[in-house]
Amino acid sequence: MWCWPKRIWVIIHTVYVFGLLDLVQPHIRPLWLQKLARLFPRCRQYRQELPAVRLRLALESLGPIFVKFGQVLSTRPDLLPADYARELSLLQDRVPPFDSDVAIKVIEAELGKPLDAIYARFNPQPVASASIAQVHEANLFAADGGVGQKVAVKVLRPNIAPVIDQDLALMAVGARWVEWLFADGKRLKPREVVAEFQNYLHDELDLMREAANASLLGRQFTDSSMLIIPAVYYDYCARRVLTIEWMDGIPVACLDRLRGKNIDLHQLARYGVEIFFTQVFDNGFFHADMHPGNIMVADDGRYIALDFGIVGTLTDYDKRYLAINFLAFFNRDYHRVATAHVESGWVPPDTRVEELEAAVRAVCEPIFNKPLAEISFGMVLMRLFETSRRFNVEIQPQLVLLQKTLLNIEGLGRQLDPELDLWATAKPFLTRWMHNQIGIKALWKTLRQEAPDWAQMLPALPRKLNALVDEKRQLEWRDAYVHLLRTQRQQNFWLAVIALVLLAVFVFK
Ligand SMILES: Nc1ncnc2c1ncn2[C@@H]1O[C@H](COP(=O)(O)OP(=O)(O)OP(=O)(O)O)[C@@H](O)[C@H]1O
Repeated sequence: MWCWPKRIWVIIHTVYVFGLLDLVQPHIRPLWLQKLARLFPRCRQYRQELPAVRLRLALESLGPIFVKFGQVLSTRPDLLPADYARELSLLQDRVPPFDSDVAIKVIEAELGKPLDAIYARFNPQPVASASIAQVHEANLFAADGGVGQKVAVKVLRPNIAPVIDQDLALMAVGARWVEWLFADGKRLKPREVVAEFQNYLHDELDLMREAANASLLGRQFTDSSMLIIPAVYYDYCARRVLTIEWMDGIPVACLDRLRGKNIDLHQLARYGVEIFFTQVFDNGFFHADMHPGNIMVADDGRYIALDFGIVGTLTDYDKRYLAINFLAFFNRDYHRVATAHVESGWVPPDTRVEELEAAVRAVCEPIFNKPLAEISFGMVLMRLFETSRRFNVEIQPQLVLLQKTLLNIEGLGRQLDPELDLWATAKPFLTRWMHNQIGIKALWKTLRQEAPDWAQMLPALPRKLNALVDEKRQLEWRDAYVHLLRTQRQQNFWLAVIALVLLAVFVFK
């Protein structure tokens, strides 16, 4: 607790040094406070930098948690102007490694054994270090006690939780201020954004989750000719330690090395798109941190995915409307895009379809002025989200993750093959998928999926129907009884009035 004032002071000082007050001051709602803010002294150090750059530099100087927050914000085009989102996406969270003795202590504490009883060999020099964890190279024991399977051991930074808790608590206070201080404060939903970030960070702090994500993806791509997922060694995993198969490959950004190995880059680019669409539409579960640092290529030309901390899941409902939107969009059927938005609940039900259709058309038509091969799916989705924003839409986090992943996949694909026609690669996939969803095959599949439940439900059906009828009858009787009571009370009232009138006539006659 004692370092809170220090941290608050560091934040205020950063706001001052990077001139962030200039960015927010015109948007302050209480006029007196806006005038007061104008009187504050200004630092000239970063004056020549663009505002978005100043924000990025400020977040970098505030440390890893703020850097991660900036990275998350960069994926919210529905909240931030495009130039800010672009700048924040440049945030890097490479930080110096922590002491390997500390890493070893964490491993031993988590797995309850001395290091040399866990790994046959352990390289104390980390291969990579980031804000939350660092990765070491090691070997498990072979069955005969010798040096066995090579593995990557990811270890969480020690004492990271209190640091995160402190920064998150300050962010939560900041979020309330933003809501109160700024005209646009409520629309930006700062409290929800911070709460979402909190969930995201806490997920990253549990490496067992990452292990589970890796094994699910691994099962979905068993024997795939396109993608390899490292195996997870659960006996050597815990909340703060992850042990997975070591992967040898060429980082996907090293094009010259890939060419040197005679890897077919065109095919690799197409694989990227197919893997993405398979994950999204067939599995409804996708790796959502597909930046080039997490992708390698094996000698046989297959992708290798790493880092499974962030994944997205989609419901059947989302998948269906996503496919409808893509297909309608590429057929320039904006009416269908608009109705799909209403049907899916992505916009409020009272939205005027014609208005939405016109807005979508205005945003999307310019995109079609480009050759089809240059159109970005990710941009299309981003534009659709931006349009939806004007119609009071709360964009769901899994769709934002999907859009960000799509942009990554496209960026990667076009880097590998500048001629890559994403639409030509994706359309057969989407059309086939839609066909499978609505055809007779889909009906048969649904019937087969539901059948076990029916077998359980059917024998009980007559009893349930009977109970329903009884319940309905009871309700009807109760209604009739209440009605009768009410009518009787009314009758009694009028009878009393008539009796009183008659009595009065009789008395005063
Ligand atoms: N299974 C593996 N085989 C080989 N190298 C690996 C493996 N897992 C991780 N690495 C190396 O460690 C680096 C960091 O791993 P990873 O991305 O999982 O960690 P991280 O802490 O989540 O980093 P970031 O948040 O920056 O993505 C990778 O870029 C890769 O170089």
